[in-house]
Amino acid sequence: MNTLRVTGGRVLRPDGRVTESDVTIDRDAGAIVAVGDETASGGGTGGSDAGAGETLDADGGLVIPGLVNAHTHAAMTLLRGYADDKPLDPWLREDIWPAEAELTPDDIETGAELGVLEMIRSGTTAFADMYFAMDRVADVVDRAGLRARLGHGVVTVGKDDRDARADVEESLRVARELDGAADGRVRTAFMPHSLTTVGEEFLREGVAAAREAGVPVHLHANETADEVDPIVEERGERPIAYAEDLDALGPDDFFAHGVHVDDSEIGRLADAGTAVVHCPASNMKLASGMAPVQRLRDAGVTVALGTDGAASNNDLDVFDEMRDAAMLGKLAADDASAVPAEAVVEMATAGGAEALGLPGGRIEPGAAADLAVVDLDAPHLTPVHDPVSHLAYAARGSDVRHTVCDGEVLMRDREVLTLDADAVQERAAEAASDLVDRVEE
Ligand SMILES: N[C@@H](CCSC[C@H]1O[C@@H](n2cnc3c(=O)[nH]cnc32)[C@H](O)[C@@H]1O)C(=O)O
Ligand SMILES: [Zn+2]
Repeated sequence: MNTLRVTGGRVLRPDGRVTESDVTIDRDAGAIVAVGDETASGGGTGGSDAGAGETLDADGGLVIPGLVNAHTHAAMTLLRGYADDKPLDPWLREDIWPAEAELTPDDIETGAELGVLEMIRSGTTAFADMYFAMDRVADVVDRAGLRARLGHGVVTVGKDDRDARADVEESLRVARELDGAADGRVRTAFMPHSLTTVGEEFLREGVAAAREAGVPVHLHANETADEVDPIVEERGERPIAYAEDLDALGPDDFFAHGVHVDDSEIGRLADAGTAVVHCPASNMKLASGMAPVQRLRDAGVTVALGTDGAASNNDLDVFDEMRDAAMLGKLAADDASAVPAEAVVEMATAGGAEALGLPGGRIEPGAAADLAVVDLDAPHLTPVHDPVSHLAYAARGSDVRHTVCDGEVLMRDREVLTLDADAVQERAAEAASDLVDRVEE
């Protein structure tokens, strides 16, 4: 067996326990075969081929499932810090969409590379991406070695019928053609931007085609009050009821935000098994509101975490998202015991994998070998009363020492092996500066 052993660390187990165990990975299968003495068959042969294959030193570290960034727009790293301090609608219309109109496929590849570099550096091994030029994004995922659920974002408002239809078709093409790319590490979804930026007939047709193709639906839902009100006024029903009416509320579907959801909508999400991707930093920065995360979880809704794009965050660090989710969840519930540390860690790992329908999220025999090793030897992580508390409240992306996805080492000792970090940063800075010049012309 072509093995990779992660040795000397403490391991965060699916039940929340932390044990001192080595993790043995079958690199060819991309799977964890043993955690300590525990193997998939329950036998005690985990240590049998010690010495063979490659080793990752996790001494003084905590081995965690690779983090899942369940909603982002990776190439928006090029717009990081370009337009801040505005609410969603004017931010999109006045700043972001005009800049995005100038983006070339090369820019998107460059921006996605920067985003993926940042994610690997901070221990993220899987993400969901809604953007355009998605063939380029799939190439980046292929080269960089992580996993993703990708989709072309559809907007039909302000477009004539032909352009609107072409946008829907492109999203369906991406969903059909890219599914299974990068040796199966790329999966896809049909991704209408939201229930207000895509017209009803396009939503109906697109969702029906997505069902036929067997791909899930991902969209922004109930993000701001300004987005909910027009739906209620026009249709006399709330957005999640509208989504259900569109057949867009299935067990494999996942919606970003879910900030302004009432009890009836929470019940519908729970009954349907549709996941919500909570994006606390984006919701705070755009003053969109506070998602009822504890109530969603209490109702049995799968909740994952997302950074959203780098223009509304302004980074792609899921550690920040865990901390923000715990903090904001307490404020929203007016209860310091709401959304505790173990809940946000679950949301960033197993919850994310479940929402995206991707392997990973658990360190146990038989699971996908997607993991990160967090270095606990730092002043801001001393002492270690509770490693789970540190993950939620004190650790940062820069504390990640190694990142592994599908059995392959993507970062060793803080050096990303699959991308040339300096070249990626240089190209991105140049592409961003050229982009702004074109927008200002
Ligand atoms: N094909 C579409 C592109 C849609 S991609 C997805 C879009 O979501 C935008 N976006 C980023 N963050 C948010 C958010 O928080 N809410 C809503 N939209 C966002 C992003 O800028 C991008 O335009 C077109 O022709 O414009
Ligand atoms: Zn978004």
